[in-house]
Amino acid sequence: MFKSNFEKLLDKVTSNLLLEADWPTTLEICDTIRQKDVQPKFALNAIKKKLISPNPHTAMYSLLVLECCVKNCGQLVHDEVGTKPFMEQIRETIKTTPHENVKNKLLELLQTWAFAFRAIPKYCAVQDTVNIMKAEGYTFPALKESDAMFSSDVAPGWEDSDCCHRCRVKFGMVQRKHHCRACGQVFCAQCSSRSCTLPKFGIEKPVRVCEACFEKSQKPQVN
Ligand SMILES: O=P(O)(O)O[C@@H]1[C@H](O)[C@H](OP(=O)(O)O)[C@@H](O)[C@H](O)[C@H]1O
Repeated sequence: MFKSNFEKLLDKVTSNLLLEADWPTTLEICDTIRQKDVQPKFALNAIKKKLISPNPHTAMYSLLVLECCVKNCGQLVHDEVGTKPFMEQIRETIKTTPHENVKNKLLELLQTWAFAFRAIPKYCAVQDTVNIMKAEGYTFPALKESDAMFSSDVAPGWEDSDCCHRCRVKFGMVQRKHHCRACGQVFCAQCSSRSCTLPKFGIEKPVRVCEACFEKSQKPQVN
């Protein structure tokens, strides 16, 4: 049966033969999501399947992958994790998992995410879930605010317009739209003919960028 690169990596980092977490491969999984090699929804469903594994190691390692994805993949993953359906599945897993350490880690993650998303109304399902579970008598571990700092450096969403963001030519049947992966703006072919990698967004393959973002990518990074 064909397995995507993502699935092979996920099998590898959740193997019950591992003696400790395989962080390099876990970060590689985050990169496949950030590079959009795999759809976030598909990735999270695959992780959730591992989470309900009867094997305690597989379940726990999948939880570390989930934690890493939320920390490193930004809105791509937050838009899935912060939904009511995802939260209901987390709640169900906390209630049903036979693994005590998985249950405790899930409670810790829920609380961390609720704190990290406290100012983002669209992810209110997370805080709601914490409130419901507290009302049901679950006790949450002490919050470590440092855990709630996420590096959400992901490529920006794509803008739309009826003309090129740079030369203002109107789009139509001949003049097609193209998007710069660095700024997310929409351009004609001539103004977005360049490509480059975008390491700051975890994109290691050359992707389409506009002239301005290409020029910026050629300048030495002043850190
Ligand atoms: O091929 P089209 O039917 O014009 O569709 C466009 C291409 O898919 C572009 O991909 P690209 O940026 O990789 O070129 C995308 O940026 C545009 O939003 C789409 O409208």
